[in-house]
Amino acid sequence: MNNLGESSYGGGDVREVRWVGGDGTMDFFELLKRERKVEVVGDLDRATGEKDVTFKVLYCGICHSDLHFIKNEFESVWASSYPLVPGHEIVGEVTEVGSKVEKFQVGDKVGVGCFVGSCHSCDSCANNLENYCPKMIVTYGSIYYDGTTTYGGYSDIMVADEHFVVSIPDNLPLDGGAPLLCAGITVYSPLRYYGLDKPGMHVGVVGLGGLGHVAVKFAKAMGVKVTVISTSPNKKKEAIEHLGADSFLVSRNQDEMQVATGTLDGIIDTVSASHPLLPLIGLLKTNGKLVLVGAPEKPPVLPVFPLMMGRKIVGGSAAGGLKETQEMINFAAKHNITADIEVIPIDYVNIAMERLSKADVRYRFVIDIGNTLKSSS
Ligand SMILES: NC(=O)c1ccc[n+]([C@@H]2O[C@H](COP(=O)([O-])OP(=O)(O)OC[C@H]3O[C@@H](n4cnc5c(N)ncnc54)[C@H](O)[C@@H]3O)[C@@H](O)[C@H]2O)c1
Ligand SMILES: [Zn+2]
Ligand SMILES: [Zn+2]
Repeated sequence: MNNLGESSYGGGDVREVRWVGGDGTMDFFELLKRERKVEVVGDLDRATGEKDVTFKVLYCGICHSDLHFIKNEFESVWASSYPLVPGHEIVGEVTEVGSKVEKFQVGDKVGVGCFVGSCHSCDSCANNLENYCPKMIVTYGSIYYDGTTTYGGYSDIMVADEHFVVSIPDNLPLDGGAPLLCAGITVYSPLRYYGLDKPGMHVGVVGLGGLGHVAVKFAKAMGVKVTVISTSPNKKKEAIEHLGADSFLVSRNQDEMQVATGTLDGIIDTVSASHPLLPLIGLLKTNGKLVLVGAPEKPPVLPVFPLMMGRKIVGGSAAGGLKETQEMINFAAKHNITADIEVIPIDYVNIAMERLSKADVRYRFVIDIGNTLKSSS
């Protein structure tokens, strides 16, 4: 028995955890109320191929996208398939390498992020942007080259092609480092690509959750002045004193927003739910850039005139390629950047999901897989 009220794991041949009963039509919370458990299933991993790295998963972050996928909230663009084993902020230690693996050896600390395959021949792949490959294979819920379904990091073992594995530097803590594999690269990449990384620039970060709080840390390490824009005034003290933001705007406070009109070179918007873009566009200077990385279910209203009158742009960004992900990890290690985390055992995961849906986490849940999911191997 565990604190979910039903037996879910704790011995025997534990190799994977998956959500029970997901049929793509049921509401996740209905599911939780009825079943309130995760189920332990058998071995879902493939054998180590010649270019594969197999590693024991030690930590896995819980990204809000996991929650979107569990609830099938991206159905219109990207339907979830069940059973679903979430998790794409995965770190661990290599236990086996294939005969043609060049970059890794047994014992290395490694990480896997949002995707595990791509075509290697399109323009995006040729430019180290595997994340934009039309044939990109995401870490879970995708069909792998061999026709099997991919499963994510809420699992004790991962097998991945070495091309999609990054090396974790010795001085980067594995628990706080895990969320960088998705949250970190998702904010680092647009700061670089949209040129919002120049010392002295002024950048806004909207939504102080998992992505938002690491965006503040990366931007500050790049020498950028940072304003956090949030609906929660109670996050102000922490944003400034703990995360190092320079200023804080409460988005519902019209006076504060008015005073800040036209002050920002760019904004990284990490909000997970629908929200108006007009007030954010108003904060931008001429030529300012509003970059959307949050993934609300419903598309936003795009006000055209405020964009034209100031040559402003609204752009998007999703994760990052492998080369840049390694660069981001090395940058984080150099600047001592990790996520602020709440480490949880695997059997707390359903409660963590409920809390995440209410933004009740500072700032990322990380599952201690290594110590709380018993392996059969
Ligand atoms: N573009 C990508 O590649 C990528 C990668 C990872 C996550 N995401 C998406 O980014 C979003 C954020 O992910 P996260 O893991 O940081 O989530 P999170 O839950 O940790 O943070 C979301 C933040 O948005 C705030 N928020 C929620 N609803 C709001 C509203 N209506 N108005 C203002 N603020 C609101 C919350 O208070 C919270 O601070 C999710 O939609 C996730 O799916 C995108
Ligand atoms: Zn993610
Ligand atoms: Zn490709």
